[in-house]
Amino acid sequence: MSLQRLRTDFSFAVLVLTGTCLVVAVVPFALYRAMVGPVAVAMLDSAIIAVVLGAIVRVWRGGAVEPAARLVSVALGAGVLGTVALVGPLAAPWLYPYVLAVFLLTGRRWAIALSAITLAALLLMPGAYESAVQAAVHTTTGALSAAFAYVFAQRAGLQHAHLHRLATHDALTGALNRRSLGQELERAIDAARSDAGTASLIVLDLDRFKHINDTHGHEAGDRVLIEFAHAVRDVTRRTDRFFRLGGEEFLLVLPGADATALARLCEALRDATRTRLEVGGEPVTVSIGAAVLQPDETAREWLVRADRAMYRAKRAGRDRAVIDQPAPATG
Ligand SMILES: Nc1nc2c(ncn2[C@@H]2O[C@H](COP(=O)(O)OP(=O)(O)OP(=O)(O)O)[C@@H](O)[C@H]2O)c(=O)[nH]1
Repeated sequence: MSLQRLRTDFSFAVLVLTGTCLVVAVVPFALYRAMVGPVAVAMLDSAIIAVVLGAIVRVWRGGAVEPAARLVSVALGAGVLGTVALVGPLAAPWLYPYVLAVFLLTGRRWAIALSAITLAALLLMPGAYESAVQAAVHTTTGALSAAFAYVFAQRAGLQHAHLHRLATHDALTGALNRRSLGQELERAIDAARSDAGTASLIVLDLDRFKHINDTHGHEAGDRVLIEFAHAVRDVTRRTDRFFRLGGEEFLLVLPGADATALARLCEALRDATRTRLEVGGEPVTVSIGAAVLQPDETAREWLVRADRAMYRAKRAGRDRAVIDQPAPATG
């Protein structure tokens, strides 16, 4: 489970790998100081190792990564300052891996703040540097390391967000792809059940889309898909989740929407499609199937009911919405 998380959860992997490197690097120094002294440095090193290992174990067991990473960053900063206070300028170069580690571990604001505090504290600490020139060199190179780490963290953050979007969204319409559908359905079901609320699902399938492609070309078909996605976004709420299931089939997960809201939204979607979308002078239409979540229903059963309702709308002549009415409970 956690090995799988190591592959898929970026910040979890960064905490575990960075923390492991730091522990491997600090252990020999802790042993050396335990044998040669000062013992206070050995104790400080041991405390740092304990905090890092404790944080890794905590997140490995399912804890949140962010607070653990912040705790590690603060502990490492205290470790750098404490070691310099006890050992003197010899320990000042720990500043550099520290600056890199905080940019890897925490958000950019935290990393800037922690780096600045550590640099300033070292500058003000009596005996941290042997001369003003040494202080100037370490402060400048430390600040430069932080600046480069910032640039790297910013680029990596943008690329990560870009890759995440590519993996979770449909490139043509910007709707979510199937990847997170199961998770969103479970989330909507959990929210509905824990707040004694409700949730609804809508399956939307554009009508005679093959005909649009065959008659007006694939590009016209693509344009219709893009405009349809715009129209759907305009009539839905920000909290509604919009998916492209494939081809010309879409799905909406509507947390909190009851039967009345669902009926109103189905009509708004049908109307927006018919009035806003056209190709070759002809209106584009959509067939809609919908279902309000029932007590004890699974995500799969809910989805199947909405899907079947959409096929009923197709069979009834298209350009209409069918809301599934579950059979009344017997007994
Ligand atoms: N332009 C375009 N067409 C696509 C895309 N994905 C799937 N299609 C086309 O969508 C069409 C779907 O056709 P069908 O499943 O027969 O459905 P339909 O013609 O809409 O018929 P009904 O659903 O019964 O009204 C096929 O021609 C696919 O090639 C896409 O990304 N862009």
